Amino acid sequence: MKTFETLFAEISDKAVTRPEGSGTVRELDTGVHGIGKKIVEEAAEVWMACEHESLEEAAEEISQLLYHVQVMMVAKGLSLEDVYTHL
Ligand SMILES: N=c1c2ncn([C@@H]3O[C@H](COP(=O)(O)OP(=O)(O)OP(=O)(O)O)[C@@H](O)[C@H]3O)c2ncn1[C@@H]1O[C@H](COP(=O)(O)O)[C@@H](O)[C@H]1O
Repeated sequence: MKTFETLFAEISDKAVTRPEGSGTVRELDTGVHGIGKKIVEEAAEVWMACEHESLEEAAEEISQLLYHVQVMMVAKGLSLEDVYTHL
């Protein structure tokens, strides 16, 4: 099963190797502004799913929010350690 750490490693690698057809590469190319919009959109979807949908749908929306937050971390050059130090 993928974890926060393994997904971060995969996204970091794609940012460097830029494989054809990667949604991550497309999203990175929209810059901090575009990624920020996706984070806000997914955060709202998490809220709505938690209020009105099933636990499984809420979990799926949460996974998508975590993904977009990771894309932002990569875009900004932040490491997992940079963030974990604040936990
Ligand atoms: N975990 C994710 C992930 N979560 C969310 N998303 C993206 O976020 C979007 C959210 O879907 P929604 O239905 O909420 O949004 P949407 O408006 O329909 O989608 P868009 O039209 O905005 O793309 C999805 O379409 C995906 O593009 C993800 N894209 C990729 N991953 C993982 O990231 C890794 C790298 O992916 P690629 O770069 O695409 O190879 C792989 O392990 C993937 O499984």
